[in-house]
Amino acid sequence: MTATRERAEALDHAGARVVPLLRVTDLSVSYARPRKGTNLGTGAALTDASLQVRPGEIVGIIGETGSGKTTLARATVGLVRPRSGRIEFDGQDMGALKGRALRDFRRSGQVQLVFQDPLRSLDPDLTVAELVREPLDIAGTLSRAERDERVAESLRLVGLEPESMLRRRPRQLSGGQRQRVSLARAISTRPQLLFCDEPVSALDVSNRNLVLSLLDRLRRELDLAVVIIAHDLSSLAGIADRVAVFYRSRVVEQGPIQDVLERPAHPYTGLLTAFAPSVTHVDRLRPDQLRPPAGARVWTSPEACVFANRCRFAHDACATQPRPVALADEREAACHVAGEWRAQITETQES
Ligand SMILES: Nc1ncnc2c1ncn2[C@@H]1O[C@H](COP(=O)(O)OP(=O)(O)OP(=O)(O)O)[C@@H](O)[C@H]1O
Repeated sequence: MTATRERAEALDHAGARVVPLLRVTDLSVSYARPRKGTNLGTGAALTDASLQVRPGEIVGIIGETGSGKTTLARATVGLVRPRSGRIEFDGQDMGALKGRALRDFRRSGQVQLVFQDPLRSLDPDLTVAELVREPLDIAGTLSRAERDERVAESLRLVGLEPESMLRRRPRQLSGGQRQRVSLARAISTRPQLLFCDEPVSALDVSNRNLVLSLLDRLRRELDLAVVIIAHDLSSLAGIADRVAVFYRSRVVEQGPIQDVLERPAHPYTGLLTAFAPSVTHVDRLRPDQLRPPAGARVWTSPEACVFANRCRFAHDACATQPRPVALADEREAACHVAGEWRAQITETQES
């Protein structure tokens, strides 16, 4: 039985798909030479990260700069080799793909990346027609006429009129149009999974909302799973089904987005929601309730929890990095006080 068939047959009684399209387990990635200015001296870009993405689902990845978000996307498409851990895509162990098999997988365009800055990622010398057709030329599975048809169809799917777009070059497009061309290019191979790295950070507010609702429409129309990498929670709040929170190379919390926003289990997520009050209306937190007081203990051991120095609730147990633990269905957090710190805030308020 093919992996796709297995996936299709693994439906529960309610019709929900239970087998993930992407399953990342305990993934660690180190770059040979840390980048200049990096805050991670060891070069560890990702440490024991686990994450799943189901078909047709939108998963948000949030975290500050350098926390490993892009590295996860690059490892999934085979652009960087993990140090340890496992990546399975559509039932296939990606680590087992070597040489030609890996090249063929990448050429097939089943997983596509959309980069943050379309002006830099789109070749300025190519026309829109050439840009959108390029992944199809690389995949090499369609005839010339079918490719032309697919290019036009992909442009229409992202809300661009092919007739007026095909001959333009990136500099002749607005920022929003360039982002749509990047998306049309990425979906031209009809991928099963799309990684969008900061897809809206370079856009103004109205274009942001348009591109986000476009991603939502594409996932429904193409049954596409989408991973949206973002710096700010607000761009994920109305669109993602689930969210994974990264902090210094680790996944510190994940779960259904509404749940995570309303009841963050990790103090770092709490801090993120405190800085984005518009995304949660339940039990709103303030940054000062979460920050360590002046003179708080300084954690210097590399074994300590990565968040300890910014955490008001750090205590002796935090001398070791916690493993993620399941809190509820689909909900987990890597924090020694995951279930307790909120009560500490309430007690302080009441006393
Ligand atoms: N090619 C590379 N060579 C060396 N170090 C790298 C390389 N790419 C990323 N890093 C380092 O790996 C860590 C994780 O980087 P990554 O780009 O995955 O973070 P990110 O969360 O996507 O950041 P941003 O939000 O700024 O894009 C950082 O410390 C970064 O400096």
